[in-house]
Amino acid sequence: MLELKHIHKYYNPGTVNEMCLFDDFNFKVEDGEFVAVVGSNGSGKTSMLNIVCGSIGVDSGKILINNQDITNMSEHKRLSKIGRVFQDPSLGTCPSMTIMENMALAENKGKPYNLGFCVRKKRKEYYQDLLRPLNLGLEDKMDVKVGSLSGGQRQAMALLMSTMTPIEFLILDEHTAALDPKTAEINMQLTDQIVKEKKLTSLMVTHNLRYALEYGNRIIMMHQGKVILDKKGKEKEALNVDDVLAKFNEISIECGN
Ligand SMILES: Nc1ncnc2c1ncn2[C@@H]1O[C@H](COP(=O)(O)OP(=O)(O)OP(=O)(O)O)[C@@H](O)[C@H]1O
Repeated sequence: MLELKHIHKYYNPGTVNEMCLFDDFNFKVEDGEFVAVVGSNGSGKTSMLNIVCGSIGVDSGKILINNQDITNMSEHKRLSKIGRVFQDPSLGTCPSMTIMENMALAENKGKPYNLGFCVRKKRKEYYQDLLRPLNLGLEDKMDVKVGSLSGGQRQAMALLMSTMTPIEFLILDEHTAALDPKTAEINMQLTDQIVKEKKLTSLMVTHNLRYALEYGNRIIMMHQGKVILDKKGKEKEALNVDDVLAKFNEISIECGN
C-alpha cells in the first residue's frame, strides 16, 4: 500500500513566484490497484509522481509504503521498489548502449555493475525470450544501439526494463503520449499485460481518457492540487469518456475558461 499523508508542497518558497501546489494532500493506493490519473494541465499529476519517487521533496507530510515511512529515503533507494516510465522514450533507456547492454543494466538495477561480459553473454537468450513477445523483432537486434530504434520500440523496451527487477510499484508518466496511435495501443496492451502478470500496483498519468477508462481498475481526476474525482470497481466501469469530459468542462467553467 502506498500512502501520501498530509502533503504540503510549495514551489519557489519565499520568492515572488511562490506557489502552493499541495495543501494537505492525502491519497492512498491499495495493493493491486492500477490507478489512471487524469486532470488539467498543471494540476499536480507529475509532481505527485515525483513526490512518490523521491525526485522532489515535500515541505511536510509523510510518504508511506506498506506503513514504512519513506519520506526521507533517497530517490535511488526508493527505485529498488519502484519502476518508472516517462513520456520521453529517451529517458528510460541509454541510447549509446546496445539492446543487450541496456537489458543487462536494467537487470542489475541497484547492484554494482561489475559482471563480466561473458556472464552477460549467457543472459542473451534470456533477454531475447523477454523481448520476443513484444513482436518488434528486437530479439534479433541485440547488438544494435538503442538510440537507433524508433520511439515506440524504445518505450516498449523502457517498460520491459523498468519491470525486470522485482518492483512493487509501476509509475507511468504519460508513457504513450509521444507515440503514434497504433504504437501507443501496443504499448498500452503491453503495460496491461505486465501489470497483470507481475501483479504490480500502478499509477498511470494520461491525457488519453479512453486509456484511463479502459485500463486499470481505478480512475482519479486531479485539479489544482486536489483529487476531485475518484472511482473504482463497478463505479469506474459505469463511467464513459463523455462523463469524464463533462467533469473536465465543469473544472474549466470554474476556472473561467
Ligand atoms: N520544478 C518546478 N518549479 C516550479 N514550479 C513547478 C515545478 N514543477 C512543477 N511546477 C508547477 O506546479 C504545477 C503542477 O505541475 P505538474 O507538472 O505537476 O502538473 P501536471 O498535472 O503534471 O501538468 P501537465 O498535465 O501539464 O503535465 C504547475 O503550475 C507547474 O508550473
